[in-house]
Amino acid sequence: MQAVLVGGTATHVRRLLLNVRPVQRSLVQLQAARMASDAAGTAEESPIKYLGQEEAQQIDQELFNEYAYSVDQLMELAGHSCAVALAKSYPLTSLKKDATVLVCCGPGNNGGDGLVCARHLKMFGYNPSVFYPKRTDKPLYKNLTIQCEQLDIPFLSHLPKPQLLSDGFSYIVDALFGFSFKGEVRPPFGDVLKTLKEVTVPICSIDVPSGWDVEGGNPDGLQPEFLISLTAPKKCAEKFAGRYHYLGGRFVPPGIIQKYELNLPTYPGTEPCIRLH
Ligand SMILES: NC(=O)C1=CN([C@@H]2O[C@H](COP(=O)(O)OP(=O)(O)OC[C@H]3O[C@@H](n4cnc5c(N)ncnc54)[C@H](O)[C@@H]3O)[C@@H](O)[C@H]2O)[C@H](O)CC1
Ligand SMILES: [K+]
Repeated sequence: MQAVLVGGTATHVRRLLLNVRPVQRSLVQLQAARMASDAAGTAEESPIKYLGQEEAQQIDQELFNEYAYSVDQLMELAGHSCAVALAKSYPLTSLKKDATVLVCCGPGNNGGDGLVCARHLKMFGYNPSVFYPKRTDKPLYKNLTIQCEQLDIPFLSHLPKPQLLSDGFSYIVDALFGFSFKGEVRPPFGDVLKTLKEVTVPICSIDVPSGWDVEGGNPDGLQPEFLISLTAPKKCAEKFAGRYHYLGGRFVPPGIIQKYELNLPTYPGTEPCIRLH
């Protein structure tokens, strides 16, 4: 198919389209349009889509219900991409010798991404600790917790004061809330966010800076230095002014990319993440 398109004429492309399934057909059309604009010297990348809260949740459900992924699978890929993007932004050689990192995990799937991320950071040679104040009984979370414990990742019983956190950790991963966060922050997370706002080491947020409205952001909230958007950025990411913005979660099938017009960038080679800015 590639060979026909590369050397092909409009007739070749039309002929090819008659023999492919609808999703493939639109991919071929997309590629043909790109080739035409490249040839005319007018290649223009459509901007990546920033998702509203409902749309993000809808895509999530579609991945589970129609594309038959399990949450464990996507969480593993998501959390791994977070650890890789963090390692690119804060290489081991740039950190203090013991490379200590604190991963703060919330009660939902964003927290699960944090547990997976902590495990991969440990595998990459970092020295993560986890703060996980509100745990759920679901087997997935219990297993993720055991996996971390078996790697000798310490779980903190309380969150130290901002000064101690700043002295003790190279950076802090914020895996408290993702795209399902709504309304005013409820206990005990108000105090957690207040403490994190006062630390002087970088805050690195997974998917959504915690405490931010998923669409509107929060000018008075956390101001992370690093953000990794999963699947596609959420609308609040337009307000992100930090240093590193990555996209991760390289698991979105073409049918979803097209249906929701996500205009995702092409991930390089086999990378699980790509830097957006
Ligand atoms: N498709 C993907 O990209 C995938 C993303 N993943 C990650 O999953 C989160 C979304 O997970 P979800 O469980 O739906 O929600 P959250 O983790 O954001 O939070 C739910 C959790 O938080 C509580 N909560 C909500 N609002 C508040 C509040 N105001 N105060 C206190 N607590 C609140 C709520 O009760 C729940 O307990 C996404 O962002 C990604 O990080 C998946 O890992 C893989 C697929
Ligand atoms: K978060």
